[in-house]
Amino acid sequence: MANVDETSPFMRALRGERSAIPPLWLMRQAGRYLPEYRELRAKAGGFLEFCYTPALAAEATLQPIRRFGFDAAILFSDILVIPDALGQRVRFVEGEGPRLDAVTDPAALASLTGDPSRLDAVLETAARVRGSLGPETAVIGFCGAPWTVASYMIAGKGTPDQAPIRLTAYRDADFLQAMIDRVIEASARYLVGQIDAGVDAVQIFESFGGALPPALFERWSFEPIMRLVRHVKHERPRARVIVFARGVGDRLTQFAAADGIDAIGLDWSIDPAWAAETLQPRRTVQGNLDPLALIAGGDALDAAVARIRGAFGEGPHIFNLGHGILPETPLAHVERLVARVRAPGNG
Ligand SMILES: Cc1c2[nH]c(c1CCC(=O)O)Cc1[nH]c(c(CCC(=O)O)c1C)Cc1[nH]c(c(CCC(=O)O)c1C)Cc1[nH]c(c(C)c1CCC(=O)O)C2
Repeated sequence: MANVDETSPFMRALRGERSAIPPLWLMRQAGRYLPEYRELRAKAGGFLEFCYTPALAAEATLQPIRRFGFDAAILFSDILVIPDALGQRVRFVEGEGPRLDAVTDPAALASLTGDPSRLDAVLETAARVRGSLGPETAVIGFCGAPWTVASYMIAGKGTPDQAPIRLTAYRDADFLQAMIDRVIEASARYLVGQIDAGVDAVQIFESFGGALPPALFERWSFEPIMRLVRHVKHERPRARVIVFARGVGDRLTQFAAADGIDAIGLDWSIDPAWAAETLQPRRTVQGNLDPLALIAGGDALDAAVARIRGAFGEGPHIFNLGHGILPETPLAHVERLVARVRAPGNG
């Protein structure tokens, strides 16, 4: 296994050190905007089978590194492998997204008899990827935050404003707590497994934290994430943890003040000047180019990159998008982004 170089820009950033050129990776960098991904995907059968076939998943993980030389590779998997491992039926319907057999009451939750060994294939992928990459490239593992994962478990699909889980939080908090507890336990074991298999950092995706009213945020987003972080740090104190909580606005200050989180992911709605002043003095920041600026390209892209580099240039920063890259993104624009981020000065 070629261990990561602890002095690489990505690992240094996670320790709170600034680099003249920020390290760079893109959320959802393995995916449909890459022709080589679409070719591999066509051979793979179902999406979960793809995630659970280490040779194919490792190849998908490595594709964007070969093409763009990003500073980190994110494991090819999905946040919904956790419900799958808990025993809930999960499938991905072409053109529609994920579909699960919704779990809406305590009896259905109790009847889930999971098989955590389903995730062994993902851990095998992590080990293969770490073994295939040189020390200059870090490997990032991940899972969904408990609230985000539970929102899919309860609704059985993605929903515009997460109404089903929000309603559950009001009507049946005990049931939701029991579900969140199970997700935390499974996710913690999974992240520790990824770390033991060789990943250099883990990212927790809270895609739907922004749907929570302030009075519910602490209990259902912040505290479950912190329980997960504390569990991982207790078992593997040297693990590096990134939290990406989308749409939560100035509640990011809570994450920046919390022990155990090494970097704060910023979505594209966050003002870089605000984040540089408020968050970056305490924590490494990661982000936050609008994925649509990357689709637009040209001067709009250059200006957006320069603004982000300018705002975060004096402190620890990992350059990234403010949400996942979209399938229609032109490859030439990604090449331009890489050149701009790696140009001396502010690009
Ligand atoms: C909410 C969420 C999901 N998955 C994920 C999130 C959190 C981040 C976010 O907010 O976007 C995270 C995710 N999904 C995937 C990765 C792995 C690799 C990477 O980031 O490059 C990661 C980190 C692969 C994937 N996960 C999925 C694909 C596309 C499936 C395909 O190729 O057919 C990939 C590459 C499928 C997926 N998975 C999910 C949805 C809603 C969908 C369907 C919509 C879509 O296609 O983008 C759930």
